[in-house]
Amino acid sequence: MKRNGLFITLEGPDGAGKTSVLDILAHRLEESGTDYLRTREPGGIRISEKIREIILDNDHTEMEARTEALLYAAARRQHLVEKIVPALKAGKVVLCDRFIDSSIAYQGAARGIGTEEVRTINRFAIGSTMPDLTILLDVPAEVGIRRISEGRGHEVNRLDAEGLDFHRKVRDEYLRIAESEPDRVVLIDATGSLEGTAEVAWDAIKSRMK
Ligand SMILES: Nc1ncnc2c1ncn2[C@@H]1O[C@H](COP(=O)(O)OP(=O)(O)OP(=O)(O)O)[C@@H](O)[C@H]1O
Ligand SMILES: Cc1cn([C@H]2C[C@H](O)[C@@H](COP(=O)(O)O)O2)c(=O)[nH]c1=O
Repeated sequence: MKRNGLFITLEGPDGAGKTSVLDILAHRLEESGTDYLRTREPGGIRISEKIREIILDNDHTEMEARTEALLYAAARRQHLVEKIVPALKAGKVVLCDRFIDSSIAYQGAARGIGTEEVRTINRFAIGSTMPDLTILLDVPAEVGIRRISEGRGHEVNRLDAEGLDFHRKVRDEYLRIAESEPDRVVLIDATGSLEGTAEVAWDAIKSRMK
């Protein structure tokens, strides 16, 4: 796919601060007059938001791991073709809250399906459209869980509600991804202040926009 835009994803364990940092980054892009699109996974468009509801519903305790992985990949496919690719072709900066690395970390590693299996179904879903830059906000699982439980108004979904061991596996896999793809993934310690974390993320984006 020929594209002129910049595809940026934010990743990290639950409660790392992705949504909060994205609020600040979107504001910075706005101020700088950059044509950008902010979106999220699973979701971002009508069909994928419906799939999100199915996946994250706390009542769906019987959902099997591969079913979950396939639903995330299906939501990703529709979101990509309907929203992300057109925006990139139009030359926009796309800021996406989560993408393929979430599936590798959550379904591949933490659910135990296997990272290569999950990569394979996601290659089918996204073809060659990988992010140009991935900002990985790193916090220990305990910190993320505490932030979510203390954060007023934060929905606790079926995945958030998994145990500490699950969230530790998610974080460990993210760190492995960062180590294996240093050109794409910028690893940021997100245990400090929100403003400080967002500043480092903004510097990484500015350097790619030049
Ligand atoms: N650097 C920070 N220090 C302290 N609290 C923070 C920080 N960043 C975010 N928070 C708080 O932690 C909670 C979770 O933040 P946020 O929703 O941005 O995380 P997230 O990574 O998007 O989570 P999820 O993946 O579960 O949606 C919120 O209450 C937010 O105010
Ligand atoms: C894209 C994607 C997401 N997840 C998980 C990660 C979170 O626990 C939820 C999404 O909730 P958020 O508040 O929007 O972060 O889904 C996953 O397991 N696999 C994925 O591919």
